[in-house]
Amino acid sequence: MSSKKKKTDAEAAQVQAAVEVSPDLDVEELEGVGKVTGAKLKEKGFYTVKDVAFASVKELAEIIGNEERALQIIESARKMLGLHSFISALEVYERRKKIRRISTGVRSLDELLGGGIETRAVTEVVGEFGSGKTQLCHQLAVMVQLPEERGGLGAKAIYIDTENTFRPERIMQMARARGLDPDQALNNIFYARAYSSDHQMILVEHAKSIVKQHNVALIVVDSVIAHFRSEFPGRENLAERQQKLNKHVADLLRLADAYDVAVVITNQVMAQPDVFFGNPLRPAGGNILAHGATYRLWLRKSKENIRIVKIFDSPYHPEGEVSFRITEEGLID
Ligand SMILES: Nc1ncnc2c1ncn2[C@@H]1O[C@H](COP(=O)(O)OP(=O)(O)OP(=O)(O)O)[C@@H](O)[C@H]1O
Repeated sequence: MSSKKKKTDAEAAQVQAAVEVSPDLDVEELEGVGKVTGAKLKEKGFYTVKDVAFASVKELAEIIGNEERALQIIESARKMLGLHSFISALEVYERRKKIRRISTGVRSLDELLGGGIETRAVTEVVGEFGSGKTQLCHQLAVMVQLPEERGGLGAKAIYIDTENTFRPERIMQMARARGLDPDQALNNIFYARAYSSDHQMILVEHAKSIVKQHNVALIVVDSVIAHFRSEFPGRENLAERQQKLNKHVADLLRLADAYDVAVVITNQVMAQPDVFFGNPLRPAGGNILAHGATYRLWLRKSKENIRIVKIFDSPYHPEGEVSFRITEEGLID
């Protein structure tokens, strides 16, 4: 083998190793960052390699007082995470083949989704009051626990509840209907109530350590936007709200991708003067959530207990809609 070939293989191995480095690695692990610089960075909120990799030279230079060194540190963080490297389209395909799916429990919806809710993706569930967003989240927290042959992943769920709408009794009801032990089903869900947008973001950081230690394949944030809307009201706060929300959804997406979990977020709708996809309502959070989320499911009430669900903003799925019913047993065809 020529030395050139050997070098290419070695480089490839290096890139591979870089991609597998955890983005949560302490900032002091970076080349050129000792204890003193590390402490300065942490004081300003740059705790991990990921934080530095996405920082601007300007903000880092203000902390460490040297623009050239700031650039070097950012470059080394990006290199460590493999952010500089291109991958082949074949690898993209191989990565997509590793995506796992959680059945929604509604056959027609699973078919529309190509098998169910995907891991390594953020699925946004949007809909008006009472359209069934929380019911779908509850059902997924049960479905993920089922064995693979029954549409689940034999795994646990994390549930971040921002509006106090989580109902363990409903989980028990749905678990019983799917043949699971209701107490065990509850035991397999890590629950946290988020009291503010900051708390919600901190909980996502905590969620990482749970995901690392336990067999978690689903993270629910219901509703993702409620605190952001109440804390940043009006047009004058819109930019700040969107910026913060954008970071939150980006954190969720990185978590989904890095740990092979499905993230499901719910979003409210608001009235708008013009018509959005034939609907006088549009999702709160607008395009930021649309671009941050990988897929968007829109739920609508039909008559009685019937709900219509439509997929859009998906690069992979054909647009289409199906209906399901909400019953005592949960969501069914
Ligand atoms: N045990 C049950 N049996 C039958 N239907 C139920 C049951 N529990 C809830 N539902 C149905 O689900 C609806 C509530 O749906 P859900 O709470 O998921 O709405 P949502 O979209 O999350 O609304 P919001 O935006 O207000 O949180 C109820 O109106 C009812 O129709």
